[in-house]
Amino acid sequence: MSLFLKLLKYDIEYTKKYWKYSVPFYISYLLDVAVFLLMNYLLKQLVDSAISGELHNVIFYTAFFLLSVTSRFVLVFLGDYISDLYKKAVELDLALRIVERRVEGPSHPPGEVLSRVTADLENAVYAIATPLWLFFVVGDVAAVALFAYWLQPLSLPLILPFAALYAVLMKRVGPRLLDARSREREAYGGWFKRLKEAVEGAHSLHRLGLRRAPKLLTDATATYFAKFKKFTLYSRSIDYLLQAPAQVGPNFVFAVALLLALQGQGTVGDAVALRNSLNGLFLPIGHLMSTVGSFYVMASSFLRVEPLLRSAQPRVVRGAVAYLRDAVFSYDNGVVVEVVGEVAVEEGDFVWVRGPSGAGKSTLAKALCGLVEPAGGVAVAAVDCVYVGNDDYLFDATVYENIDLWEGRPRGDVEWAAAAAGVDFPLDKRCGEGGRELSEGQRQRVLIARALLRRPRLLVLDEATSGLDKELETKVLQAVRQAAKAVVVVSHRDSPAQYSNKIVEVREGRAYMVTVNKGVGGDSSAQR
Ligand SMILES: Nc1ncnc2c1ncn2[C@@H]1O[C@H](COP(=O)(O)OP(=O)(O)OP(=O)(O)O)[C@@H](O)[C@H]1O
Repeated sequence: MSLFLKLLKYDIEYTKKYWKYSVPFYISYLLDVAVFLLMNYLLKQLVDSAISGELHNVIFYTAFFLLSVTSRFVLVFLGDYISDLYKKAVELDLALRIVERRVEGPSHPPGEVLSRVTADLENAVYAIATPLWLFFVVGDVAAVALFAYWLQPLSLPLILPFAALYAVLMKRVGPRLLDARSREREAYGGWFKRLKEAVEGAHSLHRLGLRRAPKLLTDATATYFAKFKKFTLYSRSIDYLLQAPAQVGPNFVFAVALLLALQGQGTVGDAVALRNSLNGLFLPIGHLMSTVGSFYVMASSFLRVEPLLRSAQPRVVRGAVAYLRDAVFSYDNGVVVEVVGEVAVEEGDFVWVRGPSGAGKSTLAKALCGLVEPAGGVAVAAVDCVYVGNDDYLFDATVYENIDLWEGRPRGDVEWAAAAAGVDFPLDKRCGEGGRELSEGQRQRVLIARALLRRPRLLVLDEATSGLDKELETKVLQAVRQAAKAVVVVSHRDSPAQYSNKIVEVREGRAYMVTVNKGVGGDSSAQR
């Protein structure tokens, strides 16, 4: 789909959704065009009456001219105010849509999403609002052209070369500007990623006695600023180049029309009104293209935001139980782990995933919930699976809210989940941003309560009890075993051993399942 059609699709969608703002805006725009033409007609009459010394007419036209100027002022104010509301409503709606798409399937990293939201969203809204507006601009330009023709038929052939030059320049430089802007935004994205890392890592730097922004960030800042300087010089030059025909054209026609008036073709009033209205011919297009960004700059932002608006397509197969058969998992840096044979989790199972650090345990556990897709082999994720990891987020809200997540579940259920997860601190305690006002063990219990409340068929706990003491961990694991139909625990400790009927060994790039014979020497022993 061409860029214009894509923009038009969103424009129509939002024009309908926020019709309370869009319709009054378009009405005020049309009224403004009509009053603008009327104003120029009154100006012509005013100047001609003044030259002929008709005092009564001068007073009459002056009064109406001032009235039309005032009405335009009010109309423009209203139009701008309403369009600001419309654009902000669209911008906020787009932001919510982006968050919803990420909740559906977090396919884009948070840093990338945030950088696009902060840097591009406003521009993208301008781009989206452009197609329908262009139709009005074309109508506006046609009405002004007809009016100019009526005032002085020669004005049209005179202004045409300027309008053509303007259009050609626009067409030639526009796509280049789009490219330049894309490169500049890419550099901004790189810088923002470093900034985000520096902010997130600030506490670690502080702990190490490092009290300055890391070189990683200062270097990225210098690189980005250099690119920005180049881009701004380029886009500003183009901007001024484009302004030239819009500045020179109407004044050239004014001079010619004055000369013609002196020779008896038309009047001085015609010449003055012509200059004023021809400014109005370039103004709407100029306005659209000449803000620092220009249309192509806005469009490049739209192109960066648009992928974030698309729904993630879940390709993971889901089943009553979870299993991985000869599945291979990899990231950009290559294959991480390969499942040998089958790893299956059935109802009633308590599975312990163990192995050295970095072996691929989390990857495997996420795959059982359909959070990671295999590069090969078969992966069937469980329906109603909840994965709890140490990177799960707690909102700056109460413990209760962090468990319920504003779903309005029965209070009794929330209290049950909290008790089962060993939450022995007040439910109205605040967690702080990211849970920073809780200890690690408290954070983990809130996360487990949050999962239990959803009564998952399969509950995966990935090092989610590492901050609990042995006694509390045993209690929580026991509760979890009773609450979920199947449980997978990834742990370096051997606490899950007493409950496990299956163990998944992950080491040296391979994962395989072993069943457990209970009760041998009071402990469990594994058989391949
Ligand atoms: N999102 C990711 N992008 C790229 N590589 C990743 C990603 N997640 C994990 N890896 C890599 O995959 C490998 C396995 O990571 P994984 O977290 O699955 O291991 P793990 O056994 O759970 O480790 P640990 O016990 O230390 O938590 C590591 O080398 C890690 O660097």
